[in-house]
Amino acid sequence: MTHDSGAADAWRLLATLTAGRRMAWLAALWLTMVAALAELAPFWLIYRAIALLVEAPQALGAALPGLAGWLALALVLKYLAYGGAYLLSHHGAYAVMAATRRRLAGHLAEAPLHWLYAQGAGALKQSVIQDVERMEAFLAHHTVEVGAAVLAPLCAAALLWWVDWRLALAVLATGPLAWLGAHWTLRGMGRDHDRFNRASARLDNATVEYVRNMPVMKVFCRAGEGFQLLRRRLHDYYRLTGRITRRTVPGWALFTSMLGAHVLLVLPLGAWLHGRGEAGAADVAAALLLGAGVFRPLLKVSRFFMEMPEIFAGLRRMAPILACRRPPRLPAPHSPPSSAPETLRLSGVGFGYGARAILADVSLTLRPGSFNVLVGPSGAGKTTLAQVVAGVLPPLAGEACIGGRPLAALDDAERARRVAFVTQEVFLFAGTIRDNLCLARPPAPPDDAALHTALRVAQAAELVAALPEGLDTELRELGTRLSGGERQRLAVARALLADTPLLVLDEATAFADSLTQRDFFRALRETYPRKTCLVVAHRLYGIERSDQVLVLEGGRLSGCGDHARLLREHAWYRGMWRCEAENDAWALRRGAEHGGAAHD
Ligand SMILES: Nc1ncnc2c1ncn2[C@@H]1O[C@H](COP(=O)(O)OP(=O)(O)OP(=O)(O)O)[C@@H](O)[C@H]1O
Repeated sequence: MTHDSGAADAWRLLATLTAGRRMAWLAALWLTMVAALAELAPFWLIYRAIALLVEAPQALGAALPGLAGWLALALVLKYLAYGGAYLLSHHGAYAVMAATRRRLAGHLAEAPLHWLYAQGAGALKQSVIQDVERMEAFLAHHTVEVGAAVLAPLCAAALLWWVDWRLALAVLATGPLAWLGAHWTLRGMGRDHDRFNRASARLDNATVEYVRNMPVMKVFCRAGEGFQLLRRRLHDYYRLTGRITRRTVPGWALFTSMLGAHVLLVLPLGAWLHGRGEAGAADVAAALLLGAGVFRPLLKVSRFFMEMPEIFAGLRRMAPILACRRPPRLPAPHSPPSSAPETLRLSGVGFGYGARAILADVSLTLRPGSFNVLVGPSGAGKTTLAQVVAGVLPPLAGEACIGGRPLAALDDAERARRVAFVTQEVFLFAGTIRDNLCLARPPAPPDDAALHTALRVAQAAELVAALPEGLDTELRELGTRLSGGERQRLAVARALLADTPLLVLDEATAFADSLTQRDFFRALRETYPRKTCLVVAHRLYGIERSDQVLVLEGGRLSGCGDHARLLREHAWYRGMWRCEAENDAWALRRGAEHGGAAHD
């Protein structure tokens, strides 16, 4: 995308987002015009006073109270008009910001989960929080200030034109001259601006990485080395800001001093016209006074030109989110009740990230009420496959169906009624544990008995009982009050409460040692015998009784069957099993030697 088409796209998006509030800005601009006219009143009154002083000095005393009254009225009018304009622009800005955030949230709610994962939480937060915040500067301030910067010179020019068109031209000439001078000294700054943005993004990343990695670097006594990258980035950043400052300061100084340089043109011209009897002293004085203030608002709006690239960049970042639509659903002939037992079937499923294939030709069947475990080496694609089974990732080849219907044909509500999914990354919200658990079953919250059953199966009953207020204990944002394992257990309990026929757990037993994992599997099967389960597991202990074990290697299913069969026929599985059996035997021996249970 070129710079220009990017700016045009950003303007179009801004126009769409502000469409419902145009009247507010039009009214604000009208009030700005009134304020700009009121701002001219003192100059007009001074002009009248000088004219009286020159032409009829004896009448000036009688006229002064009237002139002062008009001056006071003009000041009040200017105050009211600017106040009204800013009020309208701020109201409009905050309404547009709120509506934009609602729109972004609505599109994010519709966006496919795999797209959300690909964006990353940081980028989405930047769009919804910072990029929307940046619009405030433009909508609330720049609209009025740019309006004033354009209208004030126009009104002043009209007044001066009426006084003497030659003096008016002399005053107005300084504006384009100042602009040309600044433009010439600041040429090529667009590239520096892009470099500055890149340098600040790199500095941000280096700072975040430095702060995040500090504990690790301290542990290895490498804090100094960890600072090297940040030091380099800081050096690049300051070198660039130094260069930009050296380039902008002369241009800026030239611009501001030329805006006030009208005296150099108006004074000789005024003296010459006065000498020829073509302009009065009051005319020359009015041109000198008006000229001093005519371009002052331009200084205010210079901020506008500096901030616009950032505001546009923010709008361009929002565009993909606002373009996000709920994926089209495939035709669904009928909608069986969610509690009906349904077979999940994958046929020839393939998936990849970019050009890299992760899953190839995966076919499997999860029978209703069966307990299935997915194992395999790290990086084999287990999480990816679990996401396909949960309907979170649409397969790029083949088909994933539940009850004969493609998972892709289900809308979010239908999918959520059929599948509960616990990811490796657990999300708990600020609120009580009860709130977090009940989230799984709107609108009728489960009773305490159901809550306690789910907590018992998820091995979280003791954990909740030990908390000061049990189920009503408040969690901080993201459940930070709890350890990773504790959060995982609560997430499993929440998924159990969802009462879906299919449950997919991705490494949800990472919290558990081998014996706890076995207890968890047993409790899960006994308490929820009708649930179809797919559990991604790293440890094999406790999976002997599962109906089906699936072994994934390099994105392909290399084994499928019960434990005994895989032990006979699958080399990787047999090796893993032996290795774990030895480890567990060793751990049990150590536990016995220390006179206590090795596992709690
Ligand atoms: N969002 C993503 N973008 C690009 N590549 C990805 C993404 N997610 C996973 N991968 C890659 O896909 C491959 C399979 O990842 P996946 O997490 O499915 O494996 P896994 O078997 O669950 O691994 P582990 O047991 O270590 O958790 C990995 O090589 C990983 O780097």
